[in-house]
Amino acid sequence: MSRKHPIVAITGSSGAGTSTVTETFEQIFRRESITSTIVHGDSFHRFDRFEMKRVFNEATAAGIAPPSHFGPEANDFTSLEKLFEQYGKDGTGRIRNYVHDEDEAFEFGCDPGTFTPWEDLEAQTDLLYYEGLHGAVKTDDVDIAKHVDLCIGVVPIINLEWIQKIHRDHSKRGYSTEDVTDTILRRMPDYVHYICPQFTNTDINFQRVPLVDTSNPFDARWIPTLDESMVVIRFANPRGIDFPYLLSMIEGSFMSRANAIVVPGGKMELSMQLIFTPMIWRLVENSRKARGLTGLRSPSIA
Ligand SMILES: Nc1ncnc2c1ncn2[C@@H]1O[C@H](COP(=O)(O)OP(=O)(O)OP(=O)(O)O)[C@@H](O)[C@H]1O
Ligand SMILES: O=C(CO)[C@H](O)[C@H](O)COP(=O)(O)O
Repeated sequence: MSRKHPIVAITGSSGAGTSTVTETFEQIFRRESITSTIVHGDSFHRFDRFEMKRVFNEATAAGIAPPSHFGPEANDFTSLEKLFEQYGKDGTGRIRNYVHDEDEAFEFGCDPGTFTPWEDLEAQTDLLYYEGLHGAVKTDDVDIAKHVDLCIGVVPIINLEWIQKIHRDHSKRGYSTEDVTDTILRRMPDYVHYICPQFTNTDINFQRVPLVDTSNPFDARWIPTLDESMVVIRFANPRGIDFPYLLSMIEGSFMSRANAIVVPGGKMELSMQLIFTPMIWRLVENSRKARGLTGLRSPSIA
């Protein structure tokens, strides 16, 4: 945790919707004139796609379980923790990107399945924003969660998560449903041991729950829409959360527990704006003061 150089992490499984939530944060940053550095979790994969295939084939030939992108063998947790530690200390660090598809290849000028070169972070941003698989991981060797000032879990119920992953990997990344199903099965032990435990380390979880039948996610023809779902928003520490304000602003919302509010799917983005804007505003205001800079103007939503 760092008053001077705060870190916001959005963590969720593959296909959960962390990239989609990032668009909401980008709007908040733009509207409030906040400068941020975005770190994509995939850039801390240990291998590029070709090396990963080689490691996978070697393990399979040797009769041992191959590493998965959910676990520590295929991700450099130590370097991710070092980046968070370094940024928290002095606002510096180095980042790169993992190129998934042709669109990103065009954007970054590198082939799909490879990494862009490591680069220094832009100097003096207001915060570091992490989006990816491992923003709240704790193991015997690393504690990534402890460096994060605001940690958010994006966790659709599992059938919906799989539907989202299958559709995205098929339409954007060119994988068949069978390929994605194999990947889901292969990653399951690491899903249970490294992805799920994070959601007890987060400050807020957003869990989208479909209201339509998703019994067979491997044969779903489309992703349930926002209007066909509700979102459970759970606060680890509800003290200081203005629930009466949220309930009055978000039509159709209700409390399901003392620390959980349920909102209609179509209100998910509004809920995020209402909840996060004052939190981000406070983090940045404190950071600017600690760095001897002028504060922000009053938040647009308080
Ligand atoms: N709230 C939502 N409503 C409907 N569709 C959604 C929602 N959130 C995400 N999706 C869809 O789910 C798919 C996966 O979302 P997204 O790319 O944001 O996942 P991700 O968590 O960033 O995945 P990865 O880490 O593997 O890149 C996309 O097709 C996206 O449009
Ligand atoms: O979902 C993922 C991580 O969030 C991807 O599976 C991972 O980044 C590897 O990508 P690819 O299989 O396209 O090389």
